[in-house]
Amino acid sequence: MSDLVVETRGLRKVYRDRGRKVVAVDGLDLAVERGGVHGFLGPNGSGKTTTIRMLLGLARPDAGEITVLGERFPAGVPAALARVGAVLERGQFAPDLSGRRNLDLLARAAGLPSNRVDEVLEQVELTAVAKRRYRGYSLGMKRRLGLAAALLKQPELVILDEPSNGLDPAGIRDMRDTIPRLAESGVSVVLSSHILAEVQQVCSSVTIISEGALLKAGRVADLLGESTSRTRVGVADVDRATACLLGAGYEVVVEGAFLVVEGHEHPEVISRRLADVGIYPYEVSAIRPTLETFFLKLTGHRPTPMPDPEVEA
Ligand SMILES: Nc1ncnc2c1ncn2[C@@H]1O[C@H](COP(=O)(O)OP(=O)(O)OP(=O)(O)O)[C@@H](O)[C@H]1O
Repeated sequence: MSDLVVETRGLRKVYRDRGRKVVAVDGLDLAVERGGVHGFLGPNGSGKTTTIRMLLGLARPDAGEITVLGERFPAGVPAALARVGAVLERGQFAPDLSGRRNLDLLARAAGLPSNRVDEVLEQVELTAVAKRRYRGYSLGMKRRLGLAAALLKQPELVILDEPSNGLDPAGIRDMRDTIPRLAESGVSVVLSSHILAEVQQVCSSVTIISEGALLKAGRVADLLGESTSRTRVGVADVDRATACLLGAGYEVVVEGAFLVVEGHEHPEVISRRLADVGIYPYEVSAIRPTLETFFLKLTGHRPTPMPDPEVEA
């Protein structure tokens, strides 16, 4: 029997914005298995936050079914949420109290022992700064304190909406280290993101959505295995090398000063083919498929267009 922590069928949410209908989620089917870190991925405006809000009982679907930790919504919302941790909005912490004192207050209100506070501080690696005032924390520390608060009640599932959004590189790295450790401790994690490289580093499985509907779901390794690999070849005589490889039946494209050989082929085999006709490449390397190239192939566009720094300046 499959053990799903999140399951939705035909989930739909329509907003009405000044008389205009905005279909934010459009018949979305989700299936997230217990354990590991699951990435919920999609371009800006594709419906990730709206879906997460529905999974947390904060927004009501217009149609479709939601089951979280085996509890069918809407009747099961309270029972499910008792076992789910979500990072609450900013403003839940008192700025003049320390991180530790803030968590103490939350733990006491929830009837939890104070050693639980030590445990969660350890889990998010805030023990060393626990006595410092909240107001002096970096954004990354504040975010991790929010995560610690969500972990207090020992949830089975943690749902995070864009956990790295707005963080500086050090903050992103800390978050990237913290999240897989949570999963190792047995908590299932679902996080939304539009940063593909980040998702590839921390997630074991992903759901990719676009315009509120499912595009693809599966284990990251399986999805990347599906995309063809390519080999980059650096040679002095591009024309002669191209002719040689085309003659050998390869599909070859010239990208700048390099040749790219499409499809699965061992770099050694390509080197040997070229060496046989007296061409000695200075580089032959496999181009590893990334979630980014996979996403590009699937959707035809990048998840978030990168601003052109020269235009921005
Ligand atoms: N309260 C609202 N009223 C009207 N439209 C909304 C509202 N909230 C979201 N939308 C619209 O619904 C669509 C999905 O938005 P949502 O925030 O769920 O996407 P997202 O994938 O989380 O995007 P992002 O990565 O930018 O946060 C967008 O077109 C958005 O403009």
